Amino acid sequence: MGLFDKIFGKKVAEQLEENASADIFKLDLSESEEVSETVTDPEIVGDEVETETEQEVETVPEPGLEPETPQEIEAKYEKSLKKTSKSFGARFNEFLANFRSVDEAFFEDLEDTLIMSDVGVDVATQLTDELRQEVKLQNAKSTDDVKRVIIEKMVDNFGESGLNTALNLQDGLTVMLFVGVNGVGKTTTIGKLANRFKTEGKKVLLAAADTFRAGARDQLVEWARRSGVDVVVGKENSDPASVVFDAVKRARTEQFDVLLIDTAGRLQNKDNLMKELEKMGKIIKRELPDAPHETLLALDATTGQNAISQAKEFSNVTPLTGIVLTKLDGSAKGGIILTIQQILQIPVKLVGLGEGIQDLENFDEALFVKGLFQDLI
Ligand SMILES: Nc1nc2c(ncn2[C@@H]2O[C@H](COP(=O)(O)OP(=O)(O)OP(=O)(O)O)[C@@H](O)[C@H]2O)c(=O)[nH]1
Repeated sequence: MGLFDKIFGKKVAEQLEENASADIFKLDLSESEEVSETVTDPEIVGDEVETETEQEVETVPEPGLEPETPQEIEAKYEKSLKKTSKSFGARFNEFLANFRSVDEAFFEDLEDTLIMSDVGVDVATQLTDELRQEVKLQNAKSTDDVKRVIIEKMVDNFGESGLNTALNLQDGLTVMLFVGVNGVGKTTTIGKLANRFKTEGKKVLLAAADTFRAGARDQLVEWARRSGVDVVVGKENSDPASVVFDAVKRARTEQFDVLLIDTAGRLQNKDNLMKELEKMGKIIKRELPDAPHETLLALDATTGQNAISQAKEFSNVTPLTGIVLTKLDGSAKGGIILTIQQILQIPVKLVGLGEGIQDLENFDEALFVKGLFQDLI
């Protein structure tokens, strides 16, 4: 049984209609007051630039967030994918409405529609070729039949990716490095993840290895405060690698469970970025040979195909273990997940579904697909 049948079964239309009316999207809890203690304990790293000890940030008690129920998570996916599904659905329905027969012109237009739907040229071509066969094989004649075959094929291709979307968490210290261009949502993702791990009872340390923008550092310190976790920061323009060194050392000696490292994403200077990430990687490995356990690239879902080029560029600079697709809630281009996994063979591991502290979810293939096609089936 393919992913399509597993997810949609036979009577999916009614079910989706019911779900669409449910509106239990969680309130943004970002204004909640939470405990946080910000500590830095930097040290001098060989001949590297010295970091500076930051002052303590005032702390406020955390009210504690209830874990979400599976129904709440599903509703969040559905709501976040509404825009994508609407534009996807509208384009497809319009395309199908214009056709009387399934001939070569139909497939050519289908390919164009897929390209316009942010599926990407390569995937669109491959999919159209496969669909030519499939439509024949299934003897699909009516618009509804063809529609079902198209969706079925897209979903099943996606389901066959075989990529592991789970975070690689260790029994001991897990080190995660976050990369991505400015503004895609790295810091926000780290803040949300810190809160998740803290809620699970883990000891969490953050590292502000973006030392080029004071704003970026302050933002991370604020997220640490909100989640009640510790953060290591460096002096402005200091060597990011020295912050990483301090953070890894501290995480090991004080037995933290998770270390989340925020980096600067200046892709315009690829050589520098590569050198910087290499240096960070070396420093991490010196202390922990099997780390980083995750190198996650944050991509902004609203940028569509641009996100794909960023993923290609970054994977040339450093090996990536996964992708965080942010701002899915504000995007009509969430369909790029299909392309990312198919073309780049990098699993999407986390999705950002809003700006609130709880608006980060593990990537769930079935919930994504259900949300994506909700306006089509
Ligand atoms: N709607 C929505 N907004 C998000 C999401 N993730 C991040 N944002 C917003 O995106 C903006 C940029 O996020 P940052 O976390 O500062 O991005 P960054 O990659 O760390 O940027 P730099 O610090 O400049 O490198 C902020 O306004 C966030 O609130 C999401 O999943 N949904």
